[in-house]
Amino acid sequence: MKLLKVHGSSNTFYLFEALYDNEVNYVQLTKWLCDKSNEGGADGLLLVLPSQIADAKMRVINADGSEASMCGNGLRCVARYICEKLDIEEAVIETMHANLHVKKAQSIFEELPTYAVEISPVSFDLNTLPMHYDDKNQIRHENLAKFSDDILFTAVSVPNPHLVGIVQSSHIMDTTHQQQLASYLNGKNDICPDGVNVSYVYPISEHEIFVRTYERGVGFTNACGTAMTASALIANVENYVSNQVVTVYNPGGFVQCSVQMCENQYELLLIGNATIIGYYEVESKADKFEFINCFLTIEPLQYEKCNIYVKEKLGQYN
Ligand SMILES: N[C@H](CCC[C@H](N)C(=O)O)C(=O)O
Repeated sequence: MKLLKVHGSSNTFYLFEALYDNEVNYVQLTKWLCDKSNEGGADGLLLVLPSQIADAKMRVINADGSEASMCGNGLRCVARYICEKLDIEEAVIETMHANLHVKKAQSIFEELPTYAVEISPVSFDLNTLPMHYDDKNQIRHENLAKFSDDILFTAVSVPNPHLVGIVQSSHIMDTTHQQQLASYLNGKNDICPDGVNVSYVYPISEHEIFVRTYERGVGFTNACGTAMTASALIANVENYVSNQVVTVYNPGGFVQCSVQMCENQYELLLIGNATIIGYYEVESKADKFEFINCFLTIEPLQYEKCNIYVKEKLGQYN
């Protein structure tokens, strides 16, 4: 089996192009690949499959083996893979709930390979997460006594589930509260039965925010593309930022998110790097796996300059 190791904003994945949905035991493969003691691990597996209705189909398996409906950082990496394979500059990728437009974009930092991907559909209805909190149909920028007394939360699906809190910088520097809340909502609980990605957002300026995410099925990651886009949408709707394009910093770098409202629909774009870390060959025998070859690229060195830029600009939050 030939796999790529890729990252979007340092959210790291293996990418495997398969012909069939059940070619390998993807849950076992993902758990093995994502084990931190195994070549540094990863945050999940991106499956690229044939599609009858688009240029390709993407499935997302989290590190714990759970499947998600969407992955923004991963979609940028799949976009690059398909565009370079088909020698095109834009494509359509089938995902669990939508066929999403992706395209090669102007570099976001120096010469980084950069792609723009559509994030859709968007819903604030709690039944789309799902989430149950008293008799609420929506949670829009409000204090939730069961969670905190000083954080304003919004629940949104894009379409994977996100709980986003606007916080003071103290909750960015100290992750204890976020860790406790996210661990509870991703364990056995009556509020988020399928779990939820929990992000804390610190507004920096009229056009910049900082986002740290505890991802469902993974834990804290360097970045979560759908979470950063959801956070930019909420910061825009609640007037923390005034620009249509928001720069979203995260522990793994930064992305740009475009938030537009057209015909009463949100149109969200996530723009950021799609970096290839290396090419791996894996041998599999009866659900046992072994790396038999590996070729690393120099692209991570190129990305490191972006990380240094962010740390110099916002080191105090990382
Ligand atoms: N953990 C997420 C899936 C991966 C999303 C994230 N890596 C992104 O870039 O959007 C979930 O279970 O909904």
